[in-house]
Amino acid sequence: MPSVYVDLGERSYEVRVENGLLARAGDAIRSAGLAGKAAIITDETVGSFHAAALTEALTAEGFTPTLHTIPAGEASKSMSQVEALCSSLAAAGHDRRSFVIALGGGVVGDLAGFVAAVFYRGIPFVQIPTTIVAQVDSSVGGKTGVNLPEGKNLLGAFHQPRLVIVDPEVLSTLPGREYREGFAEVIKHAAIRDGAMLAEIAALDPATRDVPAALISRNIAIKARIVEADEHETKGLRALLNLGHTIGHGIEAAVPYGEMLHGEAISLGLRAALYLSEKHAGLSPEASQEIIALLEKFQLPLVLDPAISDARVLEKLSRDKKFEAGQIRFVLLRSPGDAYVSDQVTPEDLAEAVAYLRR
Ligand SMILES: NC(=O)c1ccc[n+]([C@@H]2O[C@H](COP(=O)([O-])OP(=O)(O)OC[C@H]3O[C@@H](n4cnc5c(N)ncnc54)[C@H](O)[C@@H]3O)[C@@H](O)[C@H]2O)c1
Ligand SMILES: O=C(O)C(=O)C[C@@H](O)[C@H](O)[C@H](O)COP(=O)(O)O
Ligand SMILES: [Zn+2]
Repeated sequence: MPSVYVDLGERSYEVRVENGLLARAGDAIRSAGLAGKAAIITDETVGSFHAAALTEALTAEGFTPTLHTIPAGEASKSMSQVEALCSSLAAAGHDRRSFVIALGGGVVGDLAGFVAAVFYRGIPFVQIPTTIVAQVDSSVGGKTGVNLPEGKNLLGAFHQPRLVIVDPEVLSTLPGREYREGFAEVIKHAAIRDGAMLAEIAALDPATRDVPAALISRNIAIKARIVEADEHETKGLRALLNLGHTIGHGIEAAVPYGEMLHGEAISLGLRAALYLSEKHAGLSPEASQEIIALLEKFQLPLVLDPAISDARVLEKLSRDKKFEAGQIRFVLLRSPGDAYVSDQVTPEDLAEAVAYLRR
C-alpha cells in the first residue's frame, strides 16, 4: 500500500498507509523520532472503539500516554475545548518535550493539531485519522484550528504533523452517514486534479462500504503535491482544495455546528460551484452532471433545506478566508481535473448559486 511522503523541507513527514498500522503505532512513532511523553486526544466515540488498541501499542514501545477525551462532533471544535485540553495536558504533567496524538476524525485532528500548535508555544503532533474525511484530507497539510460562531475555521495555525498513521481498518467502525460524507472530499479531489479518478469512484458500490487503500493513497498524494507547492496558501494553488467550500462553509456555519456533517455541506457547496463553473468557466453540463451523479451515488445532499435561509448562508460565507480586500476569490472548474481561482464571481452570483440549491 503506497505511503506518501510530504516534502516540506525541515517540516517533511511521511503519511503511512497500512492495514493494521494502529496496532504498530508505537513502533511507527518511535521510528519517526518522537520520544517524549505522549498525550492522546480523541473523542468519546472514537475513544470507545480505538483508544485501548493505541494505548497498548504505545505502552508496548515504552511510552506512558495520557488520554484526553472530548465530546464527539463539530461543536467541540471550539476555543473553549482548546483551553480545556491545554489545562488537561498541563495538569497531566506535559511539557515542551511532550507530543500530541490526534486519534479521530477531522474535528479531533484540527482541534488537537491546534492544541499542539499553541501548547507551550508549540509541540510536535501525530495524526491518526479515523474517518474518510480525515484519512484522505484533513490529516495532511497542517491546517489546524477551530470554529467561531461567526464562521468555520476562523482561528487556527499552520502546524504540520510529524507523522500521519493511516490504518484503513479503523474505518470498519464508521457509521454509514460518516462513510458517505467522506466521498465529498474524494470527489472534490478528483474534480480539482484527477478527472480519471471520477470513473474509479463511479465503480465503487457504496453498499459494500469499500474504501480501497489505493484510493486513499491517491487522494493523499493529490493533496500532498498541492500542499508542497503552496504550504501556506499564499500562491493561489492551495486555495484549489477549497473547491465547494465557500458556499459549503457558509451552509455548515448557518446551522448549529454538528447538525450538518462537513462532507454534507461540501456536497451542496460543490453543486453550487458547478453551477457557477457552467456560468463562468465553460464547464459542460455533461461534466457537471457526471460529478453530481457521484454525489447522488453516495446519497449526499444536493438541495438546501428550506429551514436555512439564503441570507444566513450569505452572511456566514462573507467571512470566507479566500476573500481579500472585498475581492471575491472563488474556485471554479473548466473541466474535471482542471480547477482555478477566479475573481469573476460577483456577490449576485453567490446569491444566485445559493438560490439554485433550492431546486
Ligand atoms: N484541516 C483540514 O485540512 C481539513 C480538511 C477537511 C475537513 N476538515 C475538518 O474536519 C472536520 C470534519 O471531519 P469529520 O467529517 O471526520 O468529522 P468528525 O471528526 O466529527 O467525525 C465524524 C463522526 O464520526 C465519528 N467517528 C470518527 N471516526 C470513527 C470511527 N472510526 N468509528 C466510529 N465513529 C467514528 C466521530 O466520533 C464523529 O461523531 C470539519 O471540522 C472540517 O472543517 C479539515
Ligand atoms: O487543506 C486545505 O487547504 C483545504 O482547503 C482542505 C479542506 O477540505 C478543508 O475543509 C479545510 O479545513 C478548509 O480550509 P479553510 O482554510 O477554508 O478553513
Ligand atoms: Zn473540507
